[in-house]
Amino acid sequence: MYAEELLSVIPLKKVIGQLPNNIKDISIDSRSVQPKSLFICIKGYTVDGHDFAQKAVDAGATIVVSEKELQLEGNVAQVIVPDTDRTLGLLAAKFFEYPSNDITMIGVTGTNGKTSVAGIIHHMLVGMGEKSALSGTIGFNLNGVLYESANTTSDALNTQQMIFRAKMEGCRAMVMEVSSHGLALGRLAGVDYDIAVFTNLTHDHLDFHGTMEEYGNAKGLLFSQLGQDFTKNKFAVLNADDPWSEKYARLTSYPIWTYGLKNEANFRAENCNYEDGITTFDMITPEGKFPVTMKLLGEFNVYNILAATAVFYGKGFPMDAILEQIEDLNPVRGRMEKVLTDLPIQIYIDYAHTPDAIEKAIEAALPYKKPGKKLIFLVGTGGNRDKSKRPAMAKKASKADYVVLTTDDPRFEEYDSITGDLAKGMLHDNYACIGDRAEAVRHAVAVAEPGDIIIFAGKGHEDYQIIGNTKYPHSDADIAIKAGELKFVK
Ligand SMILES: CC(=O)N[C@H]1[C@@H](OP(=O)(O)OP(=O)(O)OC[C@H]2O[C@@H](n3ccc(=O)[nH]c3=O)[C@H](O)[C@@H]2O)O[C@H](CO)[C@@H](O)[C@@H]1O[C@H](C)C(=O)N[C@@H](C)C(=O)N[C@H](CCC(=O)O)C(=O)O
Ligand SMILES: Nc1ncnc2c1ncn2[C@@H]1O[C@H](COP(=O)(O)OP(=O)(O)OP(=O)(O)O)[C@@H](O)[C@H]1O
Repeated sequence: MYAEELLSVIPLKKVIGQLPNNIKDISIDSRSVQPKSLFICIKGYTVDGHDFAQKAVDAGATIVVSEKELQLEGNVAQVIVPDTDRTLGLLAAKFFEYPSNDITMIGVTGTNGKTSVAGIIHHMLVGMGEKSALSGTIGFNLNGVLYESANTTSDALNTQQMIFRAKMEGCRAMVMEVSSHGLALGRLAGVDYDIAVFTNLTHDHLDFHGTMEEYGNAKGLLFSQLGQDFTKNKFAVLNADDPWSEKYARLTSYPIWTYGLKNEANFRAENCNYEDGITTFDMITPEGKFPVTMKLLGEFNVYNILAATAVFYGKGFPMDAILEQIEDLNPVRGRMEKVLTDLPIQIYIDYAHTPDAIEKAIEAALPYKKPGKKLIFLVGTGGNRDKSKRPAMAKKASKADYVVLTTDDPRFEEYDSITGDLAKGMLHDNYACIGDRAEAVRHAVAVAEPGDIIIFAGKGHEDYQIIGNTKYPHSDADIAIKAGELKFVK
């Protein structure tokens, strides 16, 4: 792209030196700079991108965009702007030619259920023959190929690049998990959403947002980001049982579809029944009542399915096609996913790491508990992140008969500090604190008797543990199966 054309989107700038004619790439990371590219210096939490500008030039950057004049050696022009974060969004969207305008963009936000709802929508789209891309905690899924990503919602550059790749690969839609960090930090700048979905808002991430009010306001940005272009068929899907939905409805002028189990809503469920690994319920829709049978477990998944149904109905799909897809769905990876084993115990892998998700995961498993048998719940939490939620997590975990308190990614925090905070919330004494997660998993299996259920929460799809700065391989399922075979298989 012509450098002058690219830079035309930045209204306030000072150019030092001779601009090159063309720019072949944009980068925010000196370690992946290509020749003839534009490097933008982003001030991070740990380091400042301005300190890597010379490295970027050495790697071939011919324009550096920064917030101050830098002493750079080499064939490079500098563009000084007041705010590189804001500039990044403008440049990235321009460089990739506003790809979100050309495909249906579906954003899913909320404390819990983003991965589940986004995954469900994506799989239903694919099942209906629509090419769709998916981005979120599990990575970037482009036509079945999964690319890793560091964040649930990637930085503004990577976001535009993913949408561009989806468009170039012929996707008609892209489903994105939208985190509150992503919204608050402008990672979604320039994304033209068509459909915005809200799951729920409960305690999480207060280390970053400070208060629930701020956290809720950050999520609201998704709904205002729908914009005001009434020539487009846009809409929002809101959870009628969550009080934040009323506020979000006021943030957009587009039509609203609501769903829920308790309050009046366009899509509701009645007569929910959970038996033998199958969930059944009656779905009440604007077109009447339909019986639903699905393999997804728990009431929270009934909410997730109602949200997905509202998305498809709002897009104009007929109810029979929607229901056919729901019956075919498999559990989302690592979300109340049953581990298939010959062991005489039931093992579930789950990603619950908030008080509300823990409560929902335990409630989902209780209907499968046999009289006189135990529900064992292993729960961990991350080090150096929101500590205020820890006692509340253990309080909810107390609903299980036996609880193992451990870590998920301890990072730089001592095991005892994490499990000690969790233990403050326990409501009964049937629990153990074991910071080493592998040992904790083995302990959960050791206390299990035939017929018991164990839920390993907090790691879900992840196959690693971050200790210090290092990612170590870790799989709750593999460790549990090995321990179970030693204990139960003669
Ligand atoms: C606290 C936080 O949000 N950090 C994010 C931030 O990292 P950072 O500020 O530390 O960035 P940095 O590493 O200091 O780098 C600053 C700049 O220098 C550049 N750099 C750095 C090193 C170098 O050699 N050369 C170089 O050019 C970097 O590319 C970057 O442009 O920018 C990175 C790139 O965009 C993110 O990956 C990183 O997310 C970290 C991994 C993270 O854990 N974030 C969490 C808090 C988060 O965002 N979570 C949400 C919610 C998840 C949920 O719902 O549960 C999410 O969306 O993931
Ligand atoms: N609608 C829901 N309401 C409450 N809890 C839910 C809901 N859907 C899933 N959960 C629970 O929350 C856990 C995390 O679900 P999911 O990964 O879909 O949420 P998320 O919002 O993507 O979380 P994260 O951003 O941390 O990945 C699940 O393993 C399940 O226990």
